[in-house]
Amino acid sequence: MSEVTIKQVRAYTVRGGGADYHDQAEGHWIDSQIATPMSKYPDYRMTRRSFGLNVLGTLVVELEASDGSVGFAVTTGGEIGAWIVEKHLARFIEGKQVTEIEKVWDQMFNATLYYGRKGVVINTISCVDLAMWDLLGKVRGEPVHQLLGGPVRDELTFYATGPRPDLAKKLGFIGGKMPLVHGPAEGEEGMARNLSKLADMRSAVGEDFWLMYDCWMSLDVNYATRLAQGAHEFGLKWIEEALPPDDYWGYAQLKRDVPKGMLVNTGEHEATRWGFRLLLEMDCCDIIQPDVGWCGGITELIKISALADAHNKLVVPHGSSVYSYHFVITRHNSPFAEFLMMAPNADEVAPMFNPLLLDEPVPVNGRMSASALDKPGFGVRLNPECPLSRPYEH
Ligand SMILES: C[C@H](O)[C@H](O)CC(=O)C(=O)O
Ligand SMILES: [Mg+2]
Repeated sequence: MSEVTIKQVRAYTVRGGGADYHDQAEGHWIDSQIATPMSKYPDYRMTRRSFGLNVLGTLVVELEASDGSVGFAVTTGGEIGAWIVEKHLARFIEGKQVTEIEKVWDQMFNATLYYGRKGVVINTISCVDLAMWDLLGKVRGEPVHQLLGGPVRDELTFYATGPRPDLAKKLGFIGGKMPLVHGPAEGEEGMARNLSKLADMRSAVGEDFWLMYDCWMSLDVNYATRLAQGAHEFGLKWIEEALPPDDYWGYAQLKRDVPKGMLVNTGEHEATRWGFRLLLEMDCCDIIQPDVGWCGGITELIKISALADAHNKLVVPHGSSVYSYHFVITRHNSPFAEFLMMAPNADEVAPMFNPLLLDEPVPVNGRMSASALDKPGFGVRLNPECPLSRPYEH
């Protein structure tokens, strides 16, 4: 098995679908009015596509091994990611043994330090890394969670992200995280609307159901603190990504100033052990939320998670479907998982990466048994009906 090497890496782009902001069709809730750092510009307030949320599109990395096995992964990165893989990273991947994941990661990261570290470069490195874990699982005939040490519980439990926590409750989820709609530029009227939406949702779901607000980097410390204080009486469980990711000092202050018992969570736009070290050492939050397709892949998430554990913090990865499920089920400090409601009206459970992936497991009644993940690699296939394009063949 250790003789099996990577023969070829191929990087593709594909349009349409994909979780979170790959490229959703018009009218999807995820592209309705959501508070963002661009909401201060009325021209870019009503949809996230208006300021280009979908411009990157999806990157697909495929690895073919000398024994004929094929591993793959998808993330946000599109053409830029495809260029980086084919023109730069391929040299560190092809010819390596399928087990040399740590070495390939280190070479990719260090060779791109002069233009990388974060953003689309680390998304791309994440995608190659996930494809390597998928390939290793396929070569060995084992699911990725077994390669990571095996499940520590029999099932995953999920909260749902979307505008309808009331429906999420009926579908069996343990909580619902709504996107915040109005940012600071909409003043006190916007604040009142944000609070009244939460109040309405609290009446709809009753007392014990978790309700959270995802603020997608849109607030400042003052607004976020006032929102948290106003939301306390409606039992807001956590306030998420309230500030821009670089404002570690603001997060530390917010965490000190929110009402006792309310959690401050963040990290989906943070990357690598060094970025998370800042969040942890500066005591910026209660739960870190790395996205495994953006933070450096599984190889880096292992390190981030160990660091969080040593700081007594939980790790609840952002979205990302099977790529995070295989990790979460193996970690004691990841007690539940996120499910992004990708049905356009958030009224039913739809596979997160639909239509790109086949065999993608989804929670039933808010839960997923470990056995649903018992297929080699990440257990998913690329849908042959989604046309791939390979713009930069090397
Ligand atoms: C809806 C949110 O603003 C975002 O697109 C998803 C997200 O941040 C999350 O799932 O967390
Ligand atoms: Mg979020």
